[in-house]
Amino acid sequence: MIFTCTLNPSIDYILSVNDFDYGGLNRGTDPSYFPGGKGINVSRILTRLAIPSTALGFAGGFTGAFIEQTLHDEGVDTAFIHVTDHTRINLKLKGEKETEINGPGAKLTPKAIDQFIEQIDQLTEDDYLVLAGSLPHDLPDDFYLQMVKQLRDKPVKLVLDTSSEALKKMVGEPLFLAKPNHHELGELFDVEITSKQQAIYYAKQLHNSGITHVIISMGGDGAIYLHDHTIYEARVPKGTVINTVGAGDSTVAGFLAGLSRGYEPVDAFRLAIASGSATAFTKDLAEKKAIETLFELVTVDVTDF
Ligand SMILES: Nc1ncnc2c1ncn2[C@@H]1O[C@H](COP(=O)(O)OP(=O)(O)OP(=O)(O)O)[C@@H](O)[C@H]1O
Ligand SMILES: O=P(O)(O)OC[C@@]1(O)O[C@H](CO)[C@@H](O)[C@@H]1O
Repeated sequence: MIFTCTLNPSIDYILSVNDFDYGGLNRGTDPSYFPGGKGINVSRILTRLAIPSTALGFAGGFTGAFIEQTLHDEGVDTAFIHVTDHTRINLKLKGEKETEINGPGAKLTPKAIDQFIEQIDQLTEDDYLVLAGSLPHDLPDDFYLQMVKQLRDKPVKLVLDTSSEALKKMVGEPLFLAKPNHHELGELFDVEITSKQQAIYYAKQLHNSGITHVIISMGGDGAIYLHDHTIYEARVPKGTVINTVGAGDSTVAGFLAGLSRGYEPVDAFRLAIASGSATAFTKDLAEKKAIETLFELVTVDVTDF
């Protein structure tokens, strides 16, 4: 079973604003509300691709209730720990540029944190656990690392999609998959990455540190994937970018869905790219049909190293 963990979920409130005036009264149009947070996005895409998963994390207040209800309506299984504080609302402004304002997240009680730790303890070696997104303030900076250590004795397949800071703490741990974008990869090694060749160089170092599958996304410039002495380089399909929020999460979901379908790594990677791009080309996360259509268009170059 795939478990996604969103410790800090959100309602993503998407609003179009023309000529945004900082400090002035702006009137938005075309509002939408989606259950958000990185792990939740992974679960939503998995569900659309008919791969079961359970979304874990903390949810509370009227916002948490909205997230849970919407996910259930979409057929996403959840097992959130309930808290009394409200889950955050993240504002995503669409104008000439995308501006995001992400809230700090709900307060957690020690009891809720203990309940979550007990829940994670039930996972077995047959499970995947996707650790994605920021941490609420009540959790220590190294909470993901603590979870990884907690799970060391049972080889749960750990997938990490967080900031470069969180990833840095995790280098050397036996992770199944990490998907930083090229900026995050650069931050990890304190360099600016401007080419695929450079991305491959640093991705190899990440792979050698014990991460079985390393995907580096580079927005519209393609993506690279390293696994088992093979480098896969993908071109992304062309299209009109509408909303990149959740594109990276969709990439992770597409890859896991490909593996769950029994695809070879190259095709799991193609499904990852198709899922990321299909989300970039639509307002909400991608639908299955769009993903399957793009899947046919993604081409990958394969070389050994
Ligand atoms: N301009 C684009 N054209 C086509 N596909 C794109 C574009 N931008 C992003 N994508 C798709 O989305 C995937 C993830 O994009 P990106 O590298 O921006 O990840 P990220 O920074 O983790 O994303 P997020 O915005 O979710 O944080 C890419 O691999 C690609 O498939
Ligand atoms: O504040 P975090 O946890 O880093 O990111 C949260 C978030 O921006 O990530 C998702 C897109 O990847 C959105 O659904 C959500 O609003």
